[in-house]
Amino acid sequence: MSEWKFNRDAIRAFRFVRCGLDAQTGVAQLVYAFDDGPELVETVTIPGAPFVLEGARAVAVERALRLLHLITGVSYYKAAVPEEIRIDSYAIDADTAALLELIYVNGLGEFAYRNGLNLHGKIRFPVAAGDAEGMAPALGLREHALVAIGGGKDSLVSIEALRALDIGQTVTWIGGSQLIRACAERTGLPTLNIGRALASQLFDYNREGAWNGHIPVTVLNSAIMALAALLHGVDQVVFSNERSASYGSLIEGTGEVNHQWSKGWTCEKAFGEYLQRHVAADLHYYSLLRPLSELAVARQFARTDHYDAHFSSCNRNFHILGERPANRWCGVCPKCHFVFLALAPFMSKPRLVRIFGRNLLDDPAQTDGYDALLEYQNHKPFECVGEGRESRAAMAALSERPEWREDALVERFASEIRPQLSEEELRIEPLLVIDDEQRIPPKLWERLRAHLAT
Ligand SMILES: CC(=O)N[C@H]1[C@@H](OP(=O)(O)OP(=O)(O)OC[C@H]2O[C@@H](n3ccc(=O)[nH]c3=O)[C@H](O)[C@@H]2O)O[C@H](CO)[C@@H](O)[C@@H]1O[C@H](C)C(=O)N[C@@H](C)C(=O)N[C@@H](CCC(=O)O)C(=O)O
Ligand SMILES: Nc1ncnc2c1ncn2[C@@H]1O[C@H](COP(=O)(O)OP(=O)(O)OP(=O)(O)O)[C@@H](O)[C@H]1O
Repeated sequence: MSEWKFNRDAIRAFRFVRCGLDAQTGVAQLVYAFDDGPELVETVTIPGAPFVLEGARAVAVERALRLLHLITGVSYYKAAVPEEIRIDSYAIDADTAALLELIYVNGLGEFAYRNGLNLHGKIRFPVAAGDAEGMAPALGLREHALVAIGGGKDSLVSIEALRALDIGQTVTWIGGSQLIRACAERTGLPTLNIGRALASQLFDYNREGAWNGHIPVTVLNSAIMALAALLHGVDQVVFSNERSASYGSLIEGTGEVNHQWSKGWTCEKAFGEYLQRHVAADLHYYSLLRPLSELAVARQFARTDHYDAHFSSCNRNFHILGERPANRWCGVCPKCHFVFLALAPFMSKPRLVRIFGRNLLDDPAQTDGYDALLEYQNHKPFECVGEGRESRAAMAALSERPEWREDALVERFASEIRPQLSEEELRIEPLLVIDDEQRIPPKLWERLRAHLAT
């Protein structure tokens, strides 16, 4: 092949070249290319091999593998955003194309906004006429949950809820994070660590001028977990995406841009329904925390101190490349700001300060960060943080507590920001209400609702 150089503006097509799974090793290869450039090979390694795959289960695994191939392509597609998308080795139907267009356009929403691109109407997956796959059958999967763990508070709340309800679970994570491993081991439950390696050329392309930005990583992890569930013959893939994740940042002149779109309800519903229609009728994908706001999750988390010395919600711990914070909490990013504020109404001040190693609410250098969370003179940050009204309600609650009200940022909220707000909207209780919009299996939901209400 002649020397091929990555040139974002000259690329015409993004190709889904092929995908394959070696049942003997559990290694899946997901292969892509731009035009006739080199193959970009991502690998996902699912422990537990060899897997015996026959009949309907083998068909379901192949469908889940293709879905993973199609979703994971987003990391590479975004590098050039070419006009054309091609699928070289299999065909997809209109339903699949619709799901992918939904995921690519919305999941790349922040990416597009930050790069000044408009992806609406531009992303078209080729539909092969007459290839409808038909409804997927039930596979007789074993009742057991693969629960995603991310090292932060949310998944730990789900894991403890499932434990309280006596649901069999395997704590599962993707990638090599030692922090996540420590939390997973701290649960004392069975664990599954899935390997993932991006094609190394992506990092070269980034240096050579590729478009870059956020991708919908949660739905990508969800597709990996769905494949793992089928290989292990279990019927549930459980995430911990809260209600608040469905709300984005309101940008003047642009509208809503949601950094965490693939954690939101629209994505959960579309992806979960697709799995049942096209992959396995008895594979249940759901978020256990969907009925809860971030504040309600924080309240649940505060019930036990078992993970205080292990967990972190700070995303700076999770870079593939580059530095990680020396402490588990960098203390200056939006997630640190928000989690500190969200936990403060529900745990003792000494405990919270011990977790973070400092009091973020008494540090005037964090003023701009907190203003953004409060949507005061700024928009909600592009991060996994709660709604502005949750931050305002938490701050209002703290400004009434003697142990918090004299801290610099609480005092500033009380004197400068609170007078401009309606008191009715500052109440925490309405934000703690358990919602009904969720797709938790009904027989679990009955018991879970009672557990969460206590
Ligand atoms: C750890 C982190 O926050 N990373 C985001 C960051 O990437 P950065 O370059 O600083 O570091 P790396 O994560 O090491 O990524 C290196 C490059 O690889 C690309 N990439 C990575 C993973 C992948 O699956 N596909 C990729 O293409 C990445 O773009 C880098 O070029 O900034 C990036 C640009 O904004 C973000 O895309 C990185 O986010 C990661 C994909 C990630 O895993 N982030 C989670 C911690 C995260 O943001 N979770 C969300 C969930 C919301 C959702 O599903 O959309 C959240 O907590 O809100
Ligand atoms: N590396 C990973 N492997 C598997 N699942 C992950 C991974 N990282 C995040 N997740 C899952 O993605 C979802 C969203 O992640 P998120 O960071 O919001 O959750 P968290 O880490 O549990 O809590 P927090 O919001 O406090 O960080 C959660 O269900 C989480 O378990």
